[in-house]
Amino acid sequence: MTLEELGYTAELENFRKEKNLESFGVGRVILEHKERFIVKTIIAELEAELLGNLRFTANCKKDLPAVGDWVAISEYDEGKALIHSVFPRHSILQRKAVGKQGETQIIATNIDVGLIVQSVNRDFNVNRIERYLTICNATKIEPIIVLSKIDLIEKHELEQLLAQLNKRIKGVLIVALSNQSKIGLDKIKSKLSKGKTYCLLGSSGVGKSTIINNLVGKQLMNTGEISKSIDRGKHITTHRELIISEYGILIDNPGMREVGIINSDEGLAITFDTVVELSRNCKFNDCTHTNEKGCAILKAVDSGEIDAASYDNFQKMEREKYFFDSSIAERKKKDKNFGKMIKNVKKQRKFDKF
Ligand SMILES: Nc1nc2c(ncn2[C@@H]2O[C@H](COP(=O)(O)OP(=O)(O)OP(=O)(O)O)[C@@H](O)[C@H]2O)c(=O)[nH]1
Ligand SMILES: [Zn+2]
Repeated sequence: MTLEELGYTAELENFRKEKNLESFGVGRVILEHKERFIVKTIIAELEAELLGNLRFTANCKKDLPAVGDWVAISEYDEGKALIHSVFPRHSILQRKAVGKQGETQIIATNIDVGLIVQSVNRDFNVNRIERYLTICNATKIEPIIVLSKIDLIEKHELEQLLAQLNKRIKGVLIVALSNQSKIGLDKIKSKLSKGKTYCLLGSSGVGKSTIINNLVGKQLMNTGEISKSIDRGKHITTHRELIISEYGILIDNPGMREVGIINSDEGLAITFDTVVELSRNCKFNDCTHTNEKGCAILKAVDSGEIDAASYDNFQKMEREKYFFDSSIAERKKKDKNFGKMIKNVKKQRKFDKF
């Protein structure tokens, strides 16, 4: 395997030279668990830890390595390494951390394409697809929508779902496939290429791990099938993992229940380009687009130029973004006050010494 097959690029190599990191090894984080990492190099998979300094200078979790990151490492023992620095990321896929106000969670980094997987039987939900599109568009990740398990519905039902999708989402490739009959797998294969990084996104049980197994051609990932011999119930993916295949680098993800929107102005602007464009053209500067006569948005909803459900979804995500931004501001204020308090305490201590 070459570094390029692992996703290495000329930009990364330039960075390495610029920062005089040539004496270090270079590898990619393929697994992360509680600040312990597996880093893949062209010859080995190493268990890696952060260099103390790196943890110390990190301002937040975002500065620490995540799955998909390129890192400079030094090996100190058989199979063991220290991570010295994280290379700049060309994309960061992130969402709102579940249950935490104003905090983000990195899903993975250095992704080229996001495969948004939904199964057509129970999981199909255009609002949720728009959410995934928004987090991809926020960081210039090209999205592809994958509708799985099409063997479970009739052809005309699939056509209905596709019509629903096409009404709301323009300009995004949609691939319908079945892991069972293998219909559509060739199409997805034709869209993937070696050296590019793909992240599979979607709810639990939609078939992400099965798609990877089918692409790799072997049972690499455990899937949701109940194992008869051990009968331990269903397997679900519990961690992110990066797999290298002839169809590129594939990142499997645990199923996500929530895809909270963070400060992703650009993500919303790209996903809902017509809405955003129209609101710019609305003749009222302070329009709430709710009941104003002559409002461009309301007119477009009326005429069907923009889909009413899509517009509702956009507004919901806008509100989320707003709350996220304001909770960040709140935290910053708190942190500042906390900083002041610490300073005062230190001052006081100094004072007490004399
Ligand atoms: N009928 C049908 N079943 C499928 C298809 N793809 C996957 N399945 C089944 O759906 C179940 C879940 O598949 P997984 O691949 O484990 O789903 P996942 O998205 O990886 O789920 P998590 O790991 O929990 O996130 C398994 O029993 C698969 O065999 C398909 O195209 N058709
Ligand atoms: Zn308006």
